[in-house]
Amino acid sequence: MRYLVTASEMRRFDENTIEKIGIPACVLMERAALAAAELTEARCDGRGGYVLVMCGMGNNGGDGLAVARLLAERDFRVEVWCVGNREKASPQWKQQRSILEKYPVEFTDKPRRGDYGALIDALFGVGLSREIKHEYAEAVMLFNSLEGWKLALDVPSGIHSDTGRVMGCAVRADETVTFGFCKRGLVFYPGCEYAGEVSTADIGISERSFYGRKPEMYAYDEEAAQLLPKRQRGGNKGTFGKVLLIAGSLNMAGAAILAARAAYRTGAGMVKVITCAGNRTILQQAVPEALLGTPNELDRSVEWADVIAVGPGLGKSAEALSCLEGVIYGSRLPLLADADALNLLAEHPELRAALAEQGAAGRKVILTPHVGELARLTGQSVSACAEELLSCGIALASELHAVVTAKDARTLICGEGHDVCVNLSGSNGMATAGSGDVLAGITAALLGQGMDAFEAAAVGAYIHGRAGEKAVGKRGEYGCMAGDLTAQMRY
Ligand SMILES: NC(=O)C1=CN([C@@H]2O[C@H](COP(=O)(O)OP(=O)(O)OC[C@H]3O[C@@H](n4cnc5c(N)ncnc54)[C@H](O)[C@@H]3O)[C@@H](O)[C@H]2O)[C@@H](O)CC1
Ligand SMILES: Nc1ncnc2c1ncn2[C@@H]1O[C@H](COP(=O)(O)OP(=O)(O)O)[C@@H](O)[C@H]1O
Ligand SMILES: [K+]
Repeated sequence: MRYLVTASEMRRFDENTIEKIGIPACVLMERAALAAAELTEARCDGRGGYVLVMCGMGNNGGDGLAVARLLAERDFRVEVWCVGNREKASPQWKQQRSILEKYPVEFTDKPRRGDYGALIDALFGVGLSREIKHEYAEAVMLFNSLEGWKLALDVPSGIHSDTGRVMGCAVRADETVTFGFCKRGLVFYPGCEYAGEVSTADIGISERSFYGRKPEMYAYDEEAAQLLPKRQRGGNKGTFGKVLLIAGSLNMAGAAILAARAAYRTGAGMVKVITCAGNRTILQQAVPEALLGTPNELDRSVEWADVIAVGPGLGKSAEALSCLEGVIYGSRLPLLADADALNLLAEHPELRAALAEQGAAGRKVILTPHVGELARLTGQSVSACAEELLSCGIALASELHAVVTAKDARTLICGEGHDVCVNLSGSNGMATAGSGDVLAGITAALLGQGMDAFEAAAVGAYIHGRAGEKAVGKRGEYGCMAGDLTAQMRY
């Protein structure tokens, strides 16, 4: 697990480190600069060669000045290009600038060479507060146009460190070395594409600097198998969860098949699929391990189950609605609602209110909307939901007292009063019909094995992405189909 921080969280941790722990700011800056200088030396294949350092007037620029000094000490020929009004420079910048006077570096008002071995971007870090314009925009454009390996310090200049948005224009780096903790903007699109490969340098700001207030967002990065519920050696199929899947209308059997397979491949002991009578033969052939039932057996099946997943390929027929009503009014089992169950919830405020009441009373509920479904549920436009996935996900989770898996290239798991988990696994090869059905099956199986709703949603998204990466490894981004995901699930 690793934390992802905002600029204001990072500022708080900086301040705690400096003021409460007592490590001077210049020590932090020196360690940041040392990490960047070492990376530059490693990438430039030894010492020597020309390096350009583009510095702004804040502490990010101060880092750049310190890197220039360290590289000059290592025999690099360093050109320092300062952009901005020096009267507004930060105190640490001024201190670094005066130290640098004593070193053999060249100060320039414009880069003059065409053969830099390395170009270091220290224009703006977490202090970027508005769109980049005028001389700064020109500097970013010129920097991007130069040939050579590019390293961004802390954040590529122009990328919003909380959201990953481009603030007018931004540096395109080959690598970013970020200080202390990874900034959120380095994992969200498009920031992650501008950042290149990201490494996090330890500069002396650690969990000790939290002083009781840890960052609100985290991501998993461990082996998927380590996150799965412990499997009891003496368990039987009843121990590992009975998943009731209500899915697949006529001509939509595939969604039920994918979700059922995914649930079995995530360790579910038994999976029963309630689907329309017309899907019976195909389901029996495709997933012979699954039990089958029709909507008129819903009540008995609910009594049998440990967890319910409703929605994949369900459609919005009267029968679909009555199934959804059945699992809301007729049960308090852990419930996952996906796809058409979400569309029905968006159209039926009374069902939504009932679910909210149950969520408040402690029922485990997970909703897994993609951006389109989230837009229907929140009454916002699709583009507004895509832009504001985090706030939309949190708002829905709070309204329904539920866990919301807001699906996108960077899926967010939001829970009421919870930290937010962002999923970093996966690939664009998963942007193909049916991968959401696989996620529903995975997450329901984890719920059935007793996981807490938030954990099931977060771990589910993560192992789903890992399966996607493996499937893409085998079939390529273009060739990957949702069925390849279930084929690659092996823990
Ligand atoms: N304070 C600390 O303890 C540490 C800070 N460090 C570095 O300090 C950085 C943060 O420093 P600062 O808070 O000084 O912020 P920055 O250096 O990121 O930038 C702030 C400066 O840029 C100006 N600015 C912001 N947006 C602008 C825009 N669009 N156009 C023109 N000017 C703009 C601000 O007015 C301010 O002068 C971090 O990213 C990191 O690189 C590191 O040295 C590690 C330790
Ligand atoms: N570019 C991407 N990178 C990583 N994951 C992705 C990407 N595009 C889609 N996904 C994942 O694929 C799944 C698609 O789900 P969904 O849109 O519900 O598909 P469907 O309804 O067709 O089953 C989601 O879990 C989403 O996070
Ligand atoms: K930068």
